[in-house]
Amino acid sequence: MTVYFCLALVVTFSVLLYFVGTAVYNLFLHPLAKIPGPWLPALTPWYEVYFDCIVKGGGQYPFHIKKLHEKYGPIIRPTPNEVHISDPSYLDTIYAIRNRNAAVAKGLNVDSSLAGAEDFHLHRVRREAMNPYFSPQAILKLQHLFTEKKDECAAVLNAASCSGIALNISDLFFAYSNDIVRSFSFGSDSALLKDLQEAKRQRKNLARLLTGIHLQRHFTAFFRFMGQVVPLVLGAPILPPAVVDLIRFKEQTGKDIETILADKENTGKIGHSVFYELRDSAILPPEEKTATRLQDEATLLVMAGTESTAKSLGIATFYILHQPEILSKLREELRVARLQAGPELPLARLLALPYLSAAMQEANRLSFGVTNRLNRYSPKEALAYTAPSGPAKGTEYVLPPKTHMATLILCTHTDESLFPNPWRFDPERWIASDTNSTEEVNWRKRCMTALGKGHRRCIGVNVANAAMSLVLAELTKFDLKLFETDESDVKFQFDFQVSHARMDSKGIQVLVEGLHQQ
Ligand code: HEM
Repeated sequence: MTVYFCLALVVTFSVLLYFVGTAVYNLFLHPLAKIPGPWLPALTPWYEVYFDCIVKGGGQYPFHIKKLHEKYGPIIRPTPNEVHISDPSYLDTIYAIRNRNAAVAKGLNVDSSLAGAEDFHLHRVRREAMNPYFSPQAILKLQHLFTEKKDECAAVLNAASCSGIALNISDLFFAYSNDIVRSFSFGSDSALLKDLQEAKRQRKNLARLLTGIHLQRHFTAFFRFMGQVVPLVLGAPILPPAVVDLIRFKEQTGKDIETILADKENTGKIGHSVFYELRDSAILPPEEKTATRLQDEATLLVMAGTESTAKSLGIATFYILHQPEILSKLREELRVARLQAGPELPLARLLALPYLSAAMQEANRLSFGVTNRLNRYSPKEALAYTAPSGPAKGTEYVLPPKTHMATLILCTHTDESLFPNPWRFDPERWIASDTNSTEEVNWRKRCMTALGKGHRRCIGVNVANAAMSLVLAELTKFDLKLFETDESDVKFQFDFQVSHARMDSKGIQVLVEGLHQQ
């Protein structure tokens, strides 16, 4: 008895000592101890967990961080080992060539993907192998693929025309983006555009899955353990439909990859399938071409390519219909271009239209890209930051090597000094004019981080631009009316890795009233 009591005492004392020691270290001895901010996030990572998983059902930390900056100035400490800097002039330093923490990839269970490469050397190898298939030239060569899918969208709109039944355009965009990215990746798609009910199911399941991303990220080991153990104990997994869907999706992706790896005779898919190319890549070493790694890469590609593109398209469509003056300007720009180049504008021509590009840019800005912190760190180099404003104005802070640092896209894209009236959808802010100097516009473009920045900038940017410009131009040919949809169906209210609008949103719905008569 006495032995057990003594043991319990020693354990209790050790645990207490550990907690007190960690607290004292984090608050007073840590190299970041002098960074401004409240003491609780400096003390414990549970502060972040609280805002990520509990407040309003989760996904609130970015909004809270923004508030902390209003009080404490441009640099704060959102977790014990991390700084957050809300200062556009420091973006280039953060996004320089550095390591990036791989928490994002862990949350999505794609550890060995491009986004999962923590070390910048490893990232460079993976990225160099993929870059050529995402270049503007490569995408222009695939114009037929995009046009085919855009025509399928037009067929859906025509079919819905004058039916009086609302079309859920969020489902349509999800199907469109998914079909494109799958064709582009594997040389064959899942024909979601032909089955919008299935697209709806997958879209909702993905959204549900993403609502659990913070739990996955904070308790990765637990969820992975449960994923392994529960099926062994019960013979079958008891998992929510969204997770079952992810497992199915990963299995399907795995099969697609295995088919490609086994298809030794066929190299003829070149130019049409990223994964045929990666399989035969001279850049990637053999350990980077295993089925498991390529499966992670494919999962990331399809998820990132589908969700983000569909979201930006939804935002663009909502505001274009909500603010008729924007629709009129778009139609006028397209009318003039069609007079010059014919009714079917080639992709290169569409991409060069200033107002359409500005509307797309603005939709990306309000999509906020990846809404969580995308931390960078230098393994060996210390950095310095001098606060240009706030209570600690003029103070220089030294950030030792390995300090994780980030700027939330929310903070940059709602910075009033960069984007006046930031929640307003205003394509004009991207176009130089009498009231908008070229310098201002260029500075905005440099600070636009919806697609990331620097060497880890979104690899799919040209895919997204092609997909968006073609379908938006097509939409203007129809008279569409928003149906039971308002701004709360598109506005960023929850951070689940990507922005989420209100929880009970059905998506964007429209009535198709027919073809627009010029
Ligand atoms: C409008 C649509 C899109 C948005 C807003 C978007 C946004 C982003 C952002 C913010 C990043 C993170 C960059 C970072 O780590 O700092 C990213 C990375 C990535 N995106 Fe996109 N994306 C879009 C479309 C696409 C498409 C269509 C694809 C694929 C075809 C794609 C594939 C990827 C991949 C693979 C990465 C990881 C890149 C790397 O770590 O080097 N994205 N994207």
